[in-house]
Amino acid sequence: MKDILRLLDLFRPYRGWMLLGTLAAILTLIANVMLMAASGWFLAAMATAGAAGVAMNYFTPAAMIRGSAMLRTGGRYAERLINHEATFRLIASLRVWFYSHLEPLAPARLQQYHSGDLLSRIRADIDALDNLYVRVLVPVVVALASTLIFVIFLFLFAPVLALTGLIFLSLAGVALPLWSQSRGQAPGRRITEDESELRTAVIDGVQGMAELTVYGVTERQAQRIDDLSRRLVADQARLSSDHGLTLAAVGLCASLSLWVLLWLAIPLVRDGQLMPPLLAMLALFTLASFEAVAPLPQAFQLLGRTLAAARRLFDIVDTEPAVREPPGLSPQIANFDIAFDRVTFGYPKAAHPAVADIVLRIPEGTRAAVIGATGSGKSTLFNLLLRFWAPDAGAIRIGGQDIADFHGDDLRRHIAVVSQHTHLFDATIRENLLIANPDASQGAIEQACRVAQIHDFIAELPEGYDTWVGETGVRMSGGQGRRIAVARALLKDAPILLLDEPTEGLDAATERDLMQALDRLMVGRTVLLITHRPAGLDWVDQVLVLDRGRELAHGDVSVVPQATQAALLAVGPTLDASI
Ligand SMILES: Nc1ncnc2c1ncn2[C@@H]1O[C@H](COP(=O)(O)OP(=O)(O)OP(=O)(O)O)[C@@H](O)[C@H]1O
Repeated sequence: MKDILRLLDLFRPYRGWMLLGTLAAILTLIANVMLMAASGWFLAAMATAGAAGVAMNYFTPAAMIRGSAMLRTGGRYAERLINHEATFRLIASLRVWFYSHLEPLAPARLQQYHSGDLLSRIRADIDALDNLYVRVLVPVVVALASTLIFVIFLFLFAPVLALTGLIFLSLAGVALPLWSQSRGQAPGRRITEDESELRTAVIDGVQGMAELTVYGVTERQAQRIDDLSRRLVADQARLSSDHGLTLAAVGLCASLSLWVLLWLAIPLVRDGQLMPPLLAMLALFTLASFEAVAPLPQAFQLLGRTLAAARRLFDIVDTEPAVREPPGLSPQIANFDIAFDRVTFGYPKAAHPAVADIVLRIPEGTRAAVIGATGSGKSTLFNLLLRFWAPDAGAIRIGGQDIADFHGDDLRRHIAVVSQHTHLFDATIRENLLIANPDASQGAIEQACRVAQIHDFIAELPEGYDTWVGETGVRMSGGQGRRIAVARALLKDAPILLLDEPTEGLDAATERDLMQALDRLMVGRTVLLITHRPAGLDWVDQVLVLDRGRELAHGDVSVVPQATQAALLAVGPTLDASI
């Protein structure tokens, strides 16, 4: 119930649309029932008048029938139009609402979710929420309002007929939906979860196809996908057969209601308490009135699925961001000195802190390197400096200001990153470069690419800067991707530069070329480099050596051999062999 109320709260801005859509639906339904009832009465009255040889005014009932038919058609059109419009607006705003909660969680809190799962939430789960509006809310209100009107209408002829109508309408509109809801709850929840798992498995399988093929386990992955699909289809089949059953049951209720009404009303006609044409009218009225409750069993069957989807969205929306934005404006930065003051940080649920008691001061315009074995905490320092995570103790300052006082975006505007894992978007080279500076001119882009030594390569491509790089940049080599990252950093023109193993995995010649490009990029900036290789550190002003998150040595580049020697003695094989 709490989840439903929360959802209703999200629907609040669209209550005008919803009211309009519901009114249109009620009007359409009443027009349809009126059409049936008036036709029944008209035919029977004409027949009776004809048999008795008396004249009858057929203009009024004929006009009523025509009016009802027109109202029904117009009402149906308006109802579809309004409810679709409301649904699309609602879904669009739900996506924005979800995305606005998702964004502050990136990247720290989102690492526990697979991208396929997130995609499922943002697409399928949000789509499922419209069920609550179109398939539950509107039909329930329409059913309640019209049942009330129908029962009052029957009551005007005979209370016993009203009671019969109420009993059968309640059977179809309350008992069947409750049964359908209890049957649909478990499969509905499973369908939501399995759809997400299936999407995740398919994405994983496609992305890891090369590995699966190399290790000869494609069959195993295919089997997993097949099992999930079968489970999904079995649950969908169960829901469909239940839906068919409830449709038949609603039909049965309508027929039984008709028979009981005839059984009760025929004596009233015989006793002269009811005019004969009214019997035909009431019979058709009864049959038509079940249209009000017919959608309810399916509506309640879908409720389990809708609520499962809502809970998956609320799970994310309720997650606390790893870093809270400060309330006021970000401070002005006087200079770009960087200082780590006794910084300690541990990832959630980790047994040991990833970095402990780190002290590092990098004056503006100078270069520092953090060196250490795999897992020694180097990237963690970047994550803290970029404010993806916040330190548990100590502070990081830029120009003397604690970065905790900055809004993440304001802080990151001053920082460019060149990392070993440059993410290239499935777009053109130009678009990939423009993310660093959307206003950059073609001249500026080319200049940046020249410095990054990638312009000649791009210029030789048939489509030049309009070449599509493919998903995650598959059409670019590692070295080319790294140079694009350098060009991006140049275009961003930020005063602080973070280099994360920029030459890792490149051959000697490419490494040398890239180092030249980086050398030009670093001029005048405050630079922090992380690496696990002591080679090529001659151009930094200071080196911090980390071992398992703690400072092992700190000073100019000459501390490195001593420190690595000590580290080797202390931790042996945990240190990278190249140190
Ligand atoms: N997002 C995370 N969640 C939990 N633990 C993490 C996370 N990122 C890193 N760790 C852990 O924190 C420690 C430090 O990791 P970090 O990535 O900072 O090391 P690193 O020195 O950059 O390693 P590498 O050279 O391999 O990139 C490791 O033990 C790692 O397992």
